[in-house]
This record gives sequence, C-alpha cells and structure tokens, in this order.
Amino acid sequence: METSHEFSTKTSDVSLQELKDRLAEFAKVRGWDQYHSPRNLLLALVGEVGELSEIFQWKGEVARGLPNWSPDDKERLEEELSDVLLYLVQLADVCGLDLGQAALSKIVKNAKKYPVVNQTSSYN
Ligand SMILES: Nc1ccn([C@H]2C[C@H](O)[C@@H](COP(=O)(O)OP(=O)(O)OP(=O)(O)O)O2)c(=O)n1
Repeated sequence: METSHEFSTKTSDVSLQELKDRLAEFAKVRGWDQYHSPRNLLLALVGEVGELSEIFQWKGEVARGLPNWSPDDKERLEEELSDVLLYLVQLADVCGLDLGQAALSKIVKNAKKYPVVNQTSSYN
C-alpha cells in the first residue's frame, strides 16, 4: 500500500488530510501506531522543535528567504520543519481533532482579537 505513494511525492498542493492518512498508514504497516499515544507524539514533536532550533542556534539574526544559506542548510531546515509538521499532524489525529478546521477557526478568532486599525499602527 505504502509504495503506491512513492512516485507522488511532488505535488503543488498538499492537504493535511493527505498527510494524516499517509502518516497513519506509515505507522500502521510498521506496527508503530501502538506507540503513537498523544503523550509520546508530543514528546517527539518537542524533540524535533529542538532539532529545528539547533539550525538557527548561534547564527544571529537571519534574513527572510535565507539568502546566505547553503543548499545543504536549507535542505536540513526543510527536513526539520517537516518533522515538526508530521508529528503535529499525528498528534492532532490521535487526539481525534480536525487540525485544519481548528487552525481556520483560530485564524478567525485571532482576527477578532486583533482587529485591523490602520496600516501604520504599531506592531501588537
Ligand atoms: N515512531 C516514529 C518514528 C519516526 N517517525 C517519523 C516522523 C518524523 O518525520 C521522522 C523522525 O525520524 P527520526 O526519529 O529518525 O528523526 P530525524 O529524521 O530527525 O533523524 P535524526 O534525529 O537522526 O536527525 O520519522 C514517526 O512518524 N514515528
């Protein structure tokens, strides 16, 4: 089953639903779903956030678009960001939550909490 996805890794738009389904299959065929409790996934997520932080550690401020980063550094960043996302998606899944809907609802809530005043208003 899993191999059916092998040649479909390049796509312009990826849904949280697809990631959720593929991750569930990845864990299931390896017999790992028994270990994927909410707590374990949270700890794995925090570990990956640590690895993500290491990439920026000691670099000083980093310009948007990472103009001075090597391709290897950028690839490593892509991988660590992905690890964080993949554990986050799995965590929401095993908690029985719809992460996409929850995130949209939160954006609406944020907009009400922080209404647009004018273009030159100070940050926060
Ligand atoms: N029980 C597991 C173990 C791994 N993964 C997936 C989610 C992450 O995308 C990736 C994490 O794998 P590693 O623990 O090997 O971590 P790294 O890829 O960061 O490797 P390393 O820590 O050696 O840099 O694999 C998973 O879903 N469930």
